[in-house]
Amino acid sequence: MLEEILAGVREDVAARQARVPLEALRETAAAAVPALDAYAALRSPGVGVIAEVKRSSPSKGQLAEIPDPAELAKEYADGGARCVSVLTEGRWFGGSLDDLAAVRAVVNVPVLRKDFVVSSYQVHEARAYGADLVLLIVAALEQNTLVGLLERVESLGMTALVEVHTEAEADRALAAGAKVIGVNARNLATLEVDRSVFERIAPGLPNNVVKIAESGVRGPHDLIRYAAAGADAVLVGEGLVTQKSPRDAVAELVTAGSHPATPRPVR
Ligand SMILES: O=C(O)c1ccccc1NCC(=O)[C@H](O)[C@H](O)COP(=O)(O)O
Repeated sequence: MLEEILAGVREDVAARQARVPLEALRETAAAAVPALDAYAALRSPGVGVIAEVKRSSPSKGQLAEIPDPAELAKEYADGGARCVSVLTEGRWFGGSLDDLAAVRAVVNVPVLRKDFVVSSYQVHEARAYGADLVLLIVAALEQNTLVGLLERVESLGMTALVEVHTEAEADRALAAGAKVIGVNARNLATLEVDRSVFERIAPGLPNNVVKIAESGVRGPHDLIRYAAAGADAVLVGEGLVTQKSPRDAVAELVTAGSHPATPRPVR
């Protein structure tokens, strides 16, 4: 599945780059409002919620129409989301860079560009469209490319969220210098979700690394389970966009994340 997504992404990036050359994009990125400190936001007390704007997915098809991503992002922020994640991949997830810009314009919390980043062009795009955080998926990148992209993200003042699914990928993320690591419960090859993957990998990560539990959060019980394994934050898509009130759904998770009985991350 991942290979199929990446093939489409490469085609789409090449088409965008043919329309807007890197030099022009660099200038737009340099003129953007500076990125917010997502690392600091993600390390604030309690287990945070990264709320995702997710229209559809390869595993579930269409999840929600989301005609106005800015309106949804405002609901997320009102509900107490620590960050907003915007899926910008178009073919499988129905997202776009316009969604990212629309969300950036209305929220004051850090915004994540969630995509399949394979080239530094996409990192400049992320900054030009207002992202503070950029997802880098270890399984999609050779080590040299991962290191180069991580450096590029940081050189533009943003934070890299480096995604892993195995211990070996976690070792590669650490070797690359990742300060924020997301453990995705979803295997991007098979699409199977296994929450125990976070419980296996997260305890082996150093205390100064921010640990994000990605995928499979359907309610407070899942957040509490991830918290017990050391999560600083959870990244939630389907469990929010399919709710009648995404604001209330975020607020319920935020309440669970700040409850005194919920385990705290070790720092
Ligand atoms: O969601 C998918 O089906 C998917 C398939 C292939 C690659 C990535 C995919 N999802 C991206 C994500 O990691 C999730 O959107 C994110 O972690 C939120 O997951 P969930 O709360 O389970 O919607």
